[in-house]
Amino acid sequence: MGEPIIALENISKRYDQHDAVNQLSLTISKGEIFGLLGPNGAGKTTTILMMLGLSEPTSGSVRVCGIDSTHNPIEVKRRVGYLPDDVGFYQHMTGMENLLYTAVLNGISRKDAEQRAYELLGKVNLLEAAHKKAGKYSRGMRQRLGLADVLMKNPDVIILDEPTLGIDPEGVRDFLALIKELNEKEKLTVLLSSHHLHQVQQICDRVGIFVDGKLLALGNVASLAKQLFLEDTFVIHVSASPVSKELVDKLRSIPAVHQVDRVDNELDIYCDQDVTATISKIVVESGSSLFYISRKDFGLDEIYHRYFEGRELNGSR
Ligand SMILES: Nc1ncnc2c1ncn2[C@@H]1O[C@H](COP(=O)(O)OP(=O)(O)OP(=O)(O)O)[C@@H](O)[C@H]1O
Repeated sequence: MGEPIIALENISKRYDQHDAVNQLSLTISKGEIFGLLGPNGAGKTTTILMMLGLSEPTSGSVRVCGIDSTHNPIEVKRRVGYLPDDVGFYQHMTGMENLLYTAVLNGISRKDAEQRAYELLGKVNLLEAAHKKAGKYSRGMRQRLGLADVLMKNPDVIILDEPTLGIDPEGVRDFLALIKELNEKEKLTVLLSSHHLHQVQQICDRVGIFVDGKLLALGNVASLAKQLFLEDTFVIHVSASPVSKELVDKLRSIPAVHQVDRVDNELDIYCDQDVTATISKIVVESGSSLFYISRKDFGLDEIYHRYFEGRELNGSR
């Protein structure tokens, strides 16, 4: 893993009798896009506020860019761009004027600010609307302006809290592509909080699943599938004819196979390795015609749902 840019060590946040965040440890590396994923009330915003030094942990330590957020929030604020789920812009000012205002607050000279604002408005595809009042922007445009706004101070890391909330599908696609591009071209580290699994899956290098203030699983999508599904990381779907009992028994005897579900001539084969080639060989050698074979990888959506099904069944995982 690369140089850590966000390091949380055993942080907790207690409100009255309730732990909003409970003993969370997490390291995010420079250049990563990390997705903090969890249902409403999981503690994502509380965690972000502690990273920014806007909320003090009840215990534990938070370092961002090597700086202690609790003791030095102003220095952290200089290095981190934070986009809350709904950015407040001055409605009567244009997009450009809003960016220039942010520049003044960050001590950037007028000349540098104008150049940077134009450059960023171009990047977020708002040049045409640069002189339109922010109050007339759509939500997607406001979020893109928000992104330009957090980039004005040239941060090392950006933290986006539910950035795609209320944006139409095309706007979401553009926004995510923009984040990915900024990450790749400008080596920007990104922390993204969301409860939209498929969006997180599209762009994040690693994901943390967060529930009731605790990090339940951490890794890239493939490793999460392994952690959460334990054995059955792959499902191979087969359509063949005829499907005899002998054929099903042969497939069941492949060491990597844990389960074979059959409906007529369709089979779902659950296994811990990709044994597509072995399965096709057995089907063909048994004299059956193989119509179709495909491997299904688990997406984050399925990982999440199956995990929560498991939680309900097991009670206290
Ligand atoms: N200032 C506060 N005082 C008391 N309880 C709070 C406060 N802020 C948050 N909480 C509680 O802490 C828990 C975590 O809230 P948080 O906003 O961090 O969750 P979240 O994962 O960001 O959810 P959402 O996506 O709905 O914003 C919730 O139970 C919430 O009610």
